[in-house]
Amino acid sequence: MELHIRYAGDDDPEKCTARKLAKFDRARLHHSHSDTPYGVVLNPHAEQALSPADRPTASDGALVALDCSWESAGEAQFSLAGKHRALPYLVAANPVNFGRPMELTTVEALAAALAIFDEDEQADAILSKFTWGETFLELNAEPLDRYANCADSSEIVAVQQEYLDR
Ligand SMILES: C[S@@+](CC[C@H](N)C(=O)[O-])C[C@H]1O[C@@H](n2cnc3c(N)ncnc32)[C@H](O)[C@@H]1O
Repeated sequence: MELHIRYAGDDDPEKCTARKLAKFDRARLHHSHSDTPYGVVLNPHAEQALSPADRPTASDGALVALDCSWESAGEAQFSLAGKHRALPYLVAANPVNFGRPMELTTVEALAAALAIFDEDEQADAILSKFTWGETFLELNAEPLDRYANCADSSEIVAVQQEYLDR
């Protein structure tokens, strides 16, 4: 699946997961909203949760993330063309936000979406570039497997509620 990242460039370049993905040719960076292709946009402010039903097809685009600092990741920043979706409950494995729910790095967010779309090989491949990448899949193995077996967003929200209630 094609991975595209709108790259704002306002975060620490040393820790930026988007730059590393681009360096290894795993994703394409775009320096403006207008250059970023239409797609399924991973947006934590979106009203609808991502589900397997959102899987992009060859004709309706790519998987898109916005790489910016969390300080600047307000709703207005996400004015990208596409279907906006929030990821359901998952926890971060990166050293900055380890164990915290929902605030994932760009590579974690893309890998989670790929796993929900049953693209496990590609999810493994992009995370393999990070020392903590495998830990992300281990920490979230059960929810990712359950989300991948949901039919639509309402089923995802029901499964997510079980984790939120714990
Ligand atoms: C705010 S940036 C931070 C990136 C960080 N600087 C890095 O190096 O990876 C993370 C991006 O991943 C996606 N993302 C993270 N958590 C998400 C969530 N819970 N739902 C949807 N998208 C999410 C969004 O595209 C978000 O803008």
